[in-house]
Amino acid sequence: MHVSVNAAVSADGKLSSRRREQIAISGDDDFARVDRLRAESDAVVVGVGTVLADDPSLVRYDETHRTSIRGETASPPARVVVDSSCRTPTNAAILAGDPETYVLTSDAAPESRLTALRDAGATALVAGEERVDLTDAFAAIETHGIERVMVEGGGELIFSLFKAALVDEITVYIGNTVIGGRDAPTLADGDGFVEAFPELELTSVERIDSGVVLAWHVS
Ligand SMILES: NC(=O)C1=CN([C@@H]2O[C@H](COP(=O)(O)OP(=O)(O)OC[C@H]3O[C@@H](n4cnc5c(N)ncnc54)[C@H](O)[C@@H]3O)[C@@H](O)[C@H]2O)C=CC1
Ligand SMILES: Nc1nc(O)c(N)c(N[C@@H]2O[C@H](COP(=O)(O)O)[C@@H](O)[C@H]2O)n1
Repeated sequence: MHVSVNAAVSADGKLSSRRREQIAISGDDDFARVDRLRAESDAVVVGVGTVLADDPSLVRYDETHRTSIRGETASPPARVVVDSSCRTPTNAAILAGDPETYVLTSDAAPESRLTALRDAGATALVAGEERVDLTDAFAAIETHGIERVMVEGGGELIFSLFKAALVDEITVYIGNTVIGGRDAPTLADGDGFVEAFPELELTSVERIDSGVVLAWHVS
């Protein structure tokens, strides 16, 4: 499995404000870049915190780019939510219509919620006791043909992926705004590292819109 993370942050490293509402940090050219990244992926992944905050549909991607690299019959990238207790609302945009949506959940999910999400059309896969075991869960979606995933956030999920040493590359759009706030989500939240910090190798720097996109390989 190849895992790439992409997110947009303010100049001070925030994904959003302390209200955790979606904020347009990047612009049209960067969203077009994100659509191309989605097109290169078998699935786009978000945490349930992002679903509850932003209600993303994750259906937009660059179809021309996808067919040019994957062929005319390439199917659209699937959608994946990491959701320990199945808090995804059954009317969430991420469950609506096509393509397929996977909910990666844990033993902590109430049976009734698991059933409700399956009835709403999701493919729910259980891995982990209290929280989703990301290594096992990603291995499970790999058996469904998902080999390249793009993770769009949020900060809790991104930190856990680094902690599990699952991230291969990361691209970050840094916008021309300051959001601030000690409780505002950052690119990598969770408990944070105190030693053995993941090291990144810078692979490109590009000006887009009124900001810059940095790309790194994870060493
Ligand atoms: N600027 C950007 O590019 C983006 C910004 N955001 C922002 O990020 C915020 C949401 O981020 P977060 O609250 O950090 O939520 P998140 O989207 O990272 O989801 C975290 C949740 O996932 C579940 N989970 C299950 N297993 C887990 C595991 N092993 N590790 C981590 N989480 C696990 C837990 O319920 C946890 O609370 C919102 O304010 C949203 O607007 C989200 C995506 C992109
Ligand atoms: N790349 C990027 N730039 C921003 O400025 C953003 N606010 C975000 N947010 C994330 O984009 C996703 C939107 O999904 P759909 O438009 O519904 O497909 C979602 O994951 C947001 O949190 N991204």
